[in-house]
Amino acid sequence: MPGLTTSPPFPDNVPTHPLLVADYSLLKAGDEAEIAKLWKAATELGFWYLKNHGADEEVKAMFDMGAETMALPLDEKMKFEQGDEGMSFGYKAAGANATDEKGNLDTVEFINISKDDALAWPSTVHRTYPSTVNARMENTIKTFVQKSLEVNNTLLAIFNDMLGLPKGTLLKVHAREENSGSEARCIKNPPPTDPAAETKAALGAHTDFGSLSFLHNRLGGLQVMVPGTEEWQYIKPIPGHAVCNLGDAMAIFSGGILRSNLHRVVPPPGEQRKFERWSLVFFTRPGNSVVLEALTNESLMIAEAVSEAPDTGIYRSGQTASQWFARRIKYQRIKNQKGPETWRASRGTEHRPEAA
Ligand SMILES: O=C(O)CCC(=O)C(=O)O
Ligand SMILES: [Fe+2]
Repeated sequence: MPGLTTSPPFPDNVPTHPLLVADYSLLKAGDEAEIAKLWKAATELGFWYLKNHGADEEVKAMFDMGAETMALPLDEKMKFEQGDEGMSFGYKAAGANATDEKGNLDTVEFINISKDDALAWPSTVHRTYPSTVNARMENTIKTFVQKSLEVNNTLLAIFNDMLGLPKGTLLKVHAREENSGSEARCIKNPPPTDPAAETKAALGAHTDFGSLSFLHNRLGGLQVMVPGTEEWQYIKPIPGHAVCNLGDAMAIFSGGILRSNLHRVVPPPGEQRKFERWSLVFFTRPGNSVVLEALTNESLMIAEAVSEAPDTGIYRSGQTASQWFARRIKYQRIKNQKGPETWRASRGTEHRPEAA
């Protein structure tokens, strides 16, 4: 399907940000040089490519699930809409979220499937889903969730050790058994109707809400704000390479040592813009009851980082993961927008001075 291949090619005349490439098979084997590379990427940008992750087949099946779901009539999809109260699971229609404080609308539609619902299937933990999701819950979605958890948990264990945390600390705050906001998301963005909409956000600038995102895309459009600048640069999709990034929770747990970088989605560049853009993410998020605060009592390195931080408020958020997450979702809904304060209420760690 166009938009699910890398053709037409990503143009070579747009500003593109290079990412370090980490090899999952080497990371898993404990290769020190590879771990050092991952650490550099995680602390300097918070984004990296991950190759040899072994999830290509699961990713392909998930894109099929996404295509089947988005092809349903809108009124059918709307029966499973996420609503305005801060729940993420379910369907989000295009234009349901603001992309900025002026209230410009997003153009992406997506389906979010909870890790808890997928693993408990056929029981329901949080909510029900469209028939196209149910039909693939056992053989496609559960498998993708399990594979993604395996990859993300391997990365979490590495960060755990590098941060000087006692063994198992990060895995404990992301326990598979605890209900959480962890979810799989398949996103569709239609080709822009307005040719001038080159940099109009399809999905507004944000930091990810949770801990680790495992992203798969085919066409360009994802951009990062280059640290220390106000400049947006594309991340070029590379076949077989996932894009991984850290979210707010890991920035907070680590006292800012790990970076949760601003990013957004704009229409694909060059010839690619004529096609639908599809992407797929698995978000690992902390257990619902986990309080988002720097793990200063567990790691000297983190305690030192916080003691040197210019603004430490964010490292004592006082919010549980479920509160943090619901707040961010709720206040980006267009129905809840009352002005720039609402938009600001939806923000995460991007307000840290060093992340501006
Ligand atoms: O579609 C993409 O490439 C990125 C999506 C994203 O940033 C998100 O869903 O949080
Ligand atoms: Fe994101």
